[in-house]
Amino acid sequence: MSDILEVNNLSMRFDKNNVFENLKFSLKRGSLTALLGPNGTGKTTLINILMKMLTPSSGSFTFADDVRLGYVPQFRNIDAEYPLSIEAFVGLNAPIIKNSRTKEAIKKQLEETNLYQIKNTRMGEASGGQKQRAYLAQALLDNPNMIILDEATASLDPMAKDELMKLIRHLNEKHKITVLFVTHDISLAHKYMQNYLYLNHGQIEHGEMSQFKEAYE
Ligand SMILES: Nc1ncnc2c1ncn2[C@@H]1O[C@H](COP(=O)(O)OP(=O)(O)OP(=O)(O)O)[C@@H](O)[C@H]1O
Repeated sequence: MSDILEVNNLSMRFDKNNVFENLKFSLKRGSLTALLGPNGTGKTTLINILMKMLTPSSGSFTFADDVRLGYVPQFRNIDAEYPLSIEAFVGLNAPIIKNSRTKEAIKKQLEETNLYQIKNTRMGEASGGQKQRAYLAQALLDNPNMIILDEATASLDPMAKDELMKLIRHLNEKHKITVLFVTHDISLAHKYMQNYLYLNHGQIEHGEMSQFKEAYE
């Protein structure tokens, strides 16, 4: 299939709370899509379903057979005393005994995310932007061809936001990684995303970011 993801009549209910109903959309390979919508409309719920952390009440979704999915959460408040270096944090999900191939892959992602020079800095003392890029590098280690980022820029200052978004655009342009980016930041989405999904009142709309209606903003 030419789409990397197809969602069909997806519905989610928690007890009597109907979060969304009959969502239908698809994402093209190599696309950059912002998932927008007011608080509590179900963006994280939708992502959790796509990541198979939640089971939908009904409906289905299909990823292309060759999809390799990476997930980048919003960085957490890592304790200032947290002992792991950025390099060790990026390699956390790799085998403990790292062969030369794994070490080389970690180095490549540290370079890709502009963290190589500071790889020995402890995560606890890294800036918000550096921590967020370390989460991204961790996800990139599995060589994904699609990444989902949930509020990855939410607590960053404007410069760190732009740096992360430029990096995401670079990953999309150079490695053709499909991007689904959950955000409340509409101006950032206008600047860096091509398409939008707008989740509101249990329904979803899909379109080009340049056409995103001002009425929503
Ligand atoms: N595990 C759960 N059990 C019951 N209700 C839940 C659960 N998770 C989410 N909800 C409810 O589902 C709705 C959607 O929540 P969700 O966190 O997906 O929204 P969101 O669009 O990501 O919000 P925000 O923009 O604030 O992050 C909310 O009404 C929330 O209270």
